[in-house]
Amino acid sequence: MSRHRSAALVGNPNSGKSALFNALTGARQKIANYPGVTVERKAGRLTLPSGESLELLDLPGSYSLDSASPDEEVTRQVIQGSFEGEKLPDVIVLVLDAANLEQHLVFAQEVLELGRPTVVALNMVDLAERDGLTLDPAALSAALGVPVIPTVAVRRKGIAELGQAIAEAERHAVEAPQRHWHLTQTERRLAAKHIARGTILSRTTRHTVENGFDRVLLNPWVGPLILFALLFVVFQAVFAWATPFADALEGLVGTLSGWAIALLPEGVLRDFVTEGVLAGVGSVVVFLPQIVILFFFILLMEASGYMARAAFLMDRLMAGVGLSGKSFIPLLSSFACAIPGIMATRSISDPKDRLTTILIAPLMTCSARLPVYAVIIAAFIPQTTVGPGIGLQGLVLFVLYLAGIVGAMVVALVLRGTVAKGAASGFIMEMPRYQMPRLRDLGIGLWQRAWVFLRRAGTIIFVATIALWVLLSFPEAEPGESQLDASIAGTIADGLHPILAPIGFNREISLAIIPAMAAREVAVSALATTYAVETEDEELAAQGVTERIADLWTLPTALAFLAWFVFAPQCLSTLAVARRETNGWKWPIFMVVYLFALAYIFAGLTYWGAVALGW
Ligand SMILES: Nc1nc2c(ncn2[C@@H]2O[C@H](COP(=O)(O)OP(=O)(O)OP(=O)(O)O)[C@@H](O)[C@H]2O)c(=O)[nH]1
Ligand SMILES: [Mg+2]
Repeated sequence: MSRHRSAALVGNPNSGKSALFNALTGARQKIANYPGVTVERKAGRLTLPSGESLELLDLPGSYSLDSASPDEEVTRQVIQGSFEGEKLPDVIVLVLDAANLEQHLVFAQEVLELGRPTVVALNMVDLAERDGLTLDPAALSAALGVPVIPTVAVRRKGIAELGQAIAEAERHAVEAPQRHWHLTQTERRLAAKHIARGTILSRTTRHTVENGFDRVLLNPWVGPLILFALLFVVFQAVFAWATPFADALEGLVGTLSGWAIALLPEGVLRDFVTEGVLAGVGSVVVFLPQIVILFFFILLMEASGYMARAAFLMDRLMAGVGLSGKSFIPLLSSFACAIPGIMATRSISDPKDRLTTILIAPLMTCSARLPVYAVIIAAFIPQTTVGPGIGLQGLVLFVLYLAGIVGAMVVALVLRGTVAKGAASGFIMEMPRYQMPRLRDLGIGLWQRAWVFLRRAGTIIFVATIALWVLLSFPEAEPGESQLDASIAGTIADGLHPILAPIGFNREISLAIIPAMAAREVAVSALATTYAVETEDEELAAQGVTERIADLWTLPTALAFLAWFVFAPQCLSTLAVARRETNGWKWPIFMVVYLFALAYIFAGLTYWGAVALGW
């Protein structure tokens, strides 16, 4: 081992270290774990032009030597020579993204301050060129005081030159000793700007135009307004565009139900198909268009490069409640589902930042809540407009999403002052280029989302609904007795109802929120199945769940139900993931308790407020 000299690839995340590593070492790699941490140690063998072979390490990407995420910590210790069992690399290969030079130069200076023999790989020059940037590697080399080799890792361009430079790095370091800076982070940023300016020889109009866009979209005043307006339009569209498709799907479920009644003999099988499968699961599937439209916009914002700008704008707001912008992406993913959101918190270095983010992730309105909100909105909120082009239904949906966000921010503020005390940490982020979203990618993304939703409907929602149908259908009622009263489920609901009656919940809601722990959408299918089982009248049974709710619930009850779903931790899988990510039951239990408490309090306040207003 000690016969070999060694070199390490260091740089910001996504600078192309691993791509260079692959290009330099080919298949000769060994992947293991660093002891005590779950960080991979990737080492490979690089053969130099002289025939000597050298061990090359691919270190985790890092923004700074100060930060403390486990993988950044490994990088810091290895290049400072303090990692036990890893010898100090003889040469550092500093990888910079030529298309994001200024950002990458901040960390680069910190690495150069170590004074180790260093070679810079100016990677992704192809992307810089595409962006309209012409770079001058010699000027960069002069500014940094180390050799700079332009590379395109994915096309193996500059790989041989880089190998040569690594071979000569130590000699070079002796012949032309590096300067020693010791700068503060602010000074490094300033210097990065100057060095980048000196390196970029020219830029094209495209680059200038994009900068102009950023100046508007990232403006601290105009930017948030545009973001807010955009989201507003999204929620309007979720209702306005989905209606014809949702109606068609509802019609289809109705037709199938009619066939089932015509074809199947009266009895348990027919009830199972009509009440359980079609009324229950069908009532959730009709929300597919809304889900697809919501994700259409989310994917569009991602693919166009706007989402990263939104994260940048949110950074200030997040700092205000003691979180960093790093929490934004996990929280954003939680709008699809809290599970990937909570898993994405692994990228947050500060453990208390991370814990806070995990605890508030369930407050972001996940897509499973959309059917619940939509069914109540459709039942109680008239399809009127409250201004030019502003539908009331979309507005209410927007407010519900906003309520979740505001709730999350307030909770974060409280947590950061109590159980997860600490100061907000800074955040550096790269802005991707603006891009025309590709239709194909958009189509694939939408298909995946739709498939996830339909698969849920076919599995977990189906099972939970059928289980409830069984509990509702047995034992069978005596003549004159209502099926709900006679059933096992009815007995359970009667037990729970007294606790929930004060906040305006009726017996059907008490019944529906239990199986909805499996998946929130089940609240809708459970209500649909309950109403279908309950009624003997075939005509009433043929009505959708929306009409039944509109007929049978009062407005205060409906609003309380919405408020409940803004907060309630109605999802067992989220709790399981939170347990895994926090290594124990303590925090998931804390999460359940505080969310249920908030749900109960806010549903109650909503109910009593609405009753007091005479709604
Ligand atoms: N066009 C182009 N793409 C590149 C180049 N080098 C790397 N990439 C791509 O950039 C992305 C990120 O590269 P990686 O090698 O994974 O980056 P990394 O520095 O190892 O990232 P972390 O391990 O997350 O720190 C991948 O999709 C690569 O294929 C390049 O020179 N040109
Ligand atoms: Mg990598």
